[in-house]
Amino acid sequence: MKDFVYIGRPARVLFGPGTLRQLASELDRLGVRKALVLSTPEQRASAEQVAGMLGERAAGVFDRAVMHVPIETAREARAHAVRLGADCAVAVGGGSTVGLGKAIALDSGLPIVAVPTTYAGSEMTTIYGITEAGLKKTGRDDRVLPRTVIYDPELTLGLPVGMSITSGMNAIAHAAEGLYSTTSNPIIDLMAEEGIRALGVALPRLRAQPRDLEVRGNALYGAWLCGTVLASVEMALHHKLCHTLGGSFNLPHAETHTVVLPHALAYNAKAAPEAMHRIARALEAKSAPQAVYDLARDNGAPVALRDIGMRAEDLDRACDIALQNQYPNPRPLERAALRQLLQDAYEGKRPSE
Ligand SMILES: NC(=O)C1=CN([C@@H]2O[C@H](COP(=O)(O)OP(=O)(O)OC[C@H]3O[C@@H](n4cnc5c(N)ncnc54)[C@H](O)[C@@H]3O)[C@@H](O)[C@H]2O)C=CC1
Ligand SMILES: O=C(O)/C=C\C(=O)CC(=O)O
Repeated sequence: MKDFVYIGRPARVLFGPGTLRQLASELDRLGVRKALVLSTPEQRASAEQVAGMLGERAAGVFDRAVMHVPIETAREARAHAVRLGADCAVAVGGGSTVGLGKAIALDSGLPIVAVPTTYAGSEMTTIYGITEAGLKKTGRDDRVLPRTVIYDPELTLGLPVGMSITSGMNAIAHAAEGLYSTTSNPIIDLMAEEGIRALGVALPRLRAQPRDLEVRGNALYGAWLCGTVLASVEMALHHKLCHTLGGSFNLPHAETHTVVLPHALAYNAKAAPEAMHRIARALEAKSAPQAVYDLARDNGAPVALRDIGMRAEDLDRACDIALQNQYPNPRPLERAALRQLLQDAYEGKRPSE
């Protein structure tokens, strides 16, 4: 076994249907009095329900979370929290809402309680992203890690099936890249394989029975594990490519992860055989790239970049941007191979092995 560093992060997790009802006592544990509840405009009703549960301990609802956290929104939310005398924030939603909470925590130190409603995994990480003047800056900072995470599958029952599948694929991407990370370790590898297995079983079931609480719980469990992998080890080619495609070409986050993952795995397959073996084993398949492609396609998710807003004439530029910074990846970044990866993802080809 190689030498390794393992870092355990101290979030408190409540898991199970109905756990949201313990929110007020969780605020007591944190020693806070008033919470600003955060959401997207689409999830305002859920945020109001949470504020209703808190009664006088709710300072108010801020419902302007949007993808990629514009700095103006973060400043507005911070100012709102100060005006209302909030001493903590409760983020009810997916990666965008948790991301807004993190932006508030980054310079105010306000404790965040996360109530995730997608499978993106941001609630488990110290990674934040803020967009200023059209540029998204990401970083890692312990201050943004939510203090408490409440995984209540009841809140995910309304996540549309299409979004559930792509969000689940986003989670699988964290675990898959974690398995070949240069900073991987045996403990996180266990979580990664189990996270992929749990989602590989849950996603087809969830498509058939989106309102089945047990299936939703299994998907959240997988997402939790995959988010922990993202938090714990460095990501590689797949995440960098998705960052480029999302940031520079405005492609949707979870769908982009869904389309690119089989091709990023195919690119790395020969250089990371043990990771491929574990991904394939978790999905009860022979080939990791083919198994993630099939999981997406068979569950109605997009498999081609051209179907999610990418233009053929932008592929060269995407390749150039992706090559600008070299970063650790099992297989070195080679222009011709990377350009082919993008072409295959654009066309939605099933990996050949
Ligand atoms: N910092 C980190 O560690 C991570 C950050 N992210 C960031 O998170 C963002 C993407 O987050 P996602 O969760 O994919 O999407 P999202 O948070 O943008 O949500 C997508 C849409 O689904 C709606 N929605 C969410 N949960 C719902 C539910 N249960 N029922 C009905 N509607 C629901 C939202 O209101 C929104 O309209 C990106 O900006 C990405 O960069 C993603 C993963 C990790
Ligand atoms: O790309 C991901 O799924 C993981 C991290 C982020 O999205 C960070 C961010 O850009 O907000």
